[in-house]
Amino acid sequence: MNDFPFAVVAFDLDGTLADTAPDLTAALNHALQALGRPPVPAEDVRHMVGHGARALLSKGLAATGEVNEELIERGFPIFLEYYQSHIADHSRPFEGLEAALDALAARGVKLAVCTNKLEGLSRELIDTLGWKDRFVALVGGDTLPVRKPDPAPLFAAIERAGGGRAAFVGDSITDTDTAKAAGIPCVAVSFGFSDRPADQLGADALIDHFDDLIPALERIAG
Ligand SMILES: O=C(O)COP(=O)(O)O
Ligand SMILES: [Mg+2]
Repeated sequence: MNDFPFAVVAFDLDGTLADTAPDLTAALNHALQALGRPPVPAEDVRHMVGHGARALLSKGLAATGEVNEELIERGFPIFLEYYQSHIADHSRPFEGLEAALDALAARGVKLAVCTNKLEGLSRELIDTLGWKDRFVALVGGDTLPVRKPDPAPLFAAIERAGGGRAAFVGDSITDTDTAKAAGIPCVAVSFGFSDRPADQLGADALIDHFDDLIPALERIAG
């Protein structure tokens, strides 16, 4: 029986469930190097994630010189091939995440992922981190014709997780915009990959650690 105010909790992936910045940085810098560009520091990459892999490459190119479609077309497969084979070399769950997911699952909550990462890469990352059985639904950046901040992927993730009252947990303005467009309450994490201070994301609650997730969800449920 579900004694929790939400039937479904959906999560963003990069910067919310896992700190994927080291592997994304390595893959981006591998592609940049192949295009004759200098590397970008990991700290900068943390502010470039959240709009999908092509956007990441485009931002990496912009940080190191000119950007055009031809460079993105050339670099994208190089990025993907490298990232796919190093998907979780250094990517790790954020502290307290797994305990929080266990606690939600124990209360009958269905867990979903709604990310702008390509669905195939997301699945691979989730499997490699040993989370296959934790999430009943996954909607990636290429699952539907539109992606976050369009609300459709979030609606789809919730629906595929069984539907009902839902909340979303994310780390970037893309996530809070998505939740607002969907009319779904949103928790932001302060330890993710935001391009602005987390208290400026406009979330219904802000957490600094996953130990605070369940109390935050209970609070925003009213
Ligand atoms: O930019 C990406 O690749 C995806 O990022 P997200 O999981 O934060 O949506
Ligand atoms: Mg994110």
